[in-house]
Amino acid sequence: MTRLIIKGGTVVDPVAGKLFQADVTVVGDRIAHIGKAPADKDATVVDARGCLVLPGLIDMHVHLREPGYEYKETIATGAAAALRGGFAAVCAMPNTRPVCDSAAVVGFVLERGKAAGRARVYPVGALTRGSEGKELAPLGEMRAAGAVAFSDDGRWVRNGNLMRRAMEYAAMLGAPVISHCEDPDLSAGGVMHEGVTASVLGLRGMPAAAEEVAVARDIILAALTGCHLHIAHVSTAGAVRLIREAKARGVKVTAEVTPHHFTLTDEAVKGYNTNAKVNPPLRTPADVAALKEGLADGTIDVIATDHAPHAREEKEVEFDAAPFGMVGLETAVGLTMALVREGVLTLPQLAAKLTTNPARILGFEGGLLREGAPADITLIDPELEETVEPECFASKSGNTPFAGWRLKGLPVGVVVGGRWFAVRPRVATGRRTRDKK
Ligand SMILES: NC(=O)N[C@@H](CC(=O)O)C(=O)O
Ligand SMILES: [Zn+2]
Ligand SMILES: [Zn+2]
Repeated sequence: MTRLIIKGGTVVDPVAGKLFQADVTVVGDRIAHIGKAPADKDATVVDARGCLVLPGLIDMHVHLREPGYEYKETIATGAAAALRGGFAAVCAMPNTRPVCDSAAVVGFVLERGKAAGRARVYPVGALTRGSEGKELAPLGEMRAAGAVAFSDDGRWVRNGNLMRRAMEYAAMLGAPVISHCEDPDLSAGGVMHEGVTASVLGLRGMPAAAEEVAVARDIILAALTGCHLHIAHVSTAGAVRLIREAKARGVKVTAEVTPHHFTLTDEAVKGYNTNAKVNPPLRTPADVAALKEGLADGTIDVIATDHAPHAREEKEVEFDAAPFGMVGLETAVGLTMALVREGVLTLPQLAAKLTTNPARILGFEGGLLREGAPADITLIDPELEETVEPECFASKSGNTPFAGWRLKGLPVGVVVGGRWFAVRPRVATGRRTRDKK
């Protein structure tokens, strides 16, 4: 069996909440040993001095666009973008064409993910047929085919009774329901956060209340059904408060926040920047502060990118006509490492939100560096800096508001099931680095 030694790095343990120096030895697709590695001249050795060694990062919210929108992204390019971003695994949302609402599409996504041979790809099945919110999708057959969660992401299930039934069914299947919390009546016609900046720009707003009303209903239904509810892309202070209260009452609710929502405010839209058009919209400084508080105190369990690739032609239109969404896989680690330097998160907390917590929510074996665990590992160089150049992305799309930003703390390599992928040379550069084909 192949042997790989990650040598001389600083292991970040999200469970024990500590850092320690150790080599990590991988045999085949499992972690064989953590501690000083004996000399082994047949093993592949990765020099990890100066690097942080984390469990393989998991992004539980991405849009890979295949089947149906391969001009924006494919499962292969998305899985390559994931690796370049430091992720060993991603969960693909079902808003493809056709929607992932059957065992056949679930099977297709799994197969394409395996064929790509990069980051692991896990399918999320739709809650309702075609995500149209009219009738339940066949959750049981999708679960059996390998769906790890259910969601109509992109839309909220407006019919409360249908959502109740979907949650009862998902609870029976032991799968979480991921909710895109947005009351479409309250946000109708809006293209950015409702507030001063929208007024100045003359753009139609989406009020924080559109998100909070939806979060409140779904928490009430989670309490009623006992279903594990996971709130996608939380963006408002009020939503954080509702989730904190629900957790205190023992409701089975977890939540995620994206790097763009904890980094930017609605002012990023100024100049009618369509790359800052996203749903939910970028909010106010007070909301950003509340998201950071939620991350720090554990209300927000997960950092997920909501990687939403769109083609250049689609974004190079009038603001009102542009689609919502931005890519996130290749900027997430750099933006999240800034939270550690800011004192918002410790490194073990960062690791928990990018590995252990998503793994626990999804029932994965990963998310831990333990002898015997699957060999999914991410190496981050906390000193490495790079300027964001969308032309260098492995993703097919470059719709990011972070172009030109200088990021510090970047992934240099990822191990997926025992296979090593170098994703960046360890010198500062903005040039493209390709992982081996
Ligand atoms: N986040 C977005 O603005 N867009 C997502 C849909 C979604 O996550 O709601 C997309 O699929 O493009
Ligand atoms: Zn969404
Ligand atoms: Zn999404």
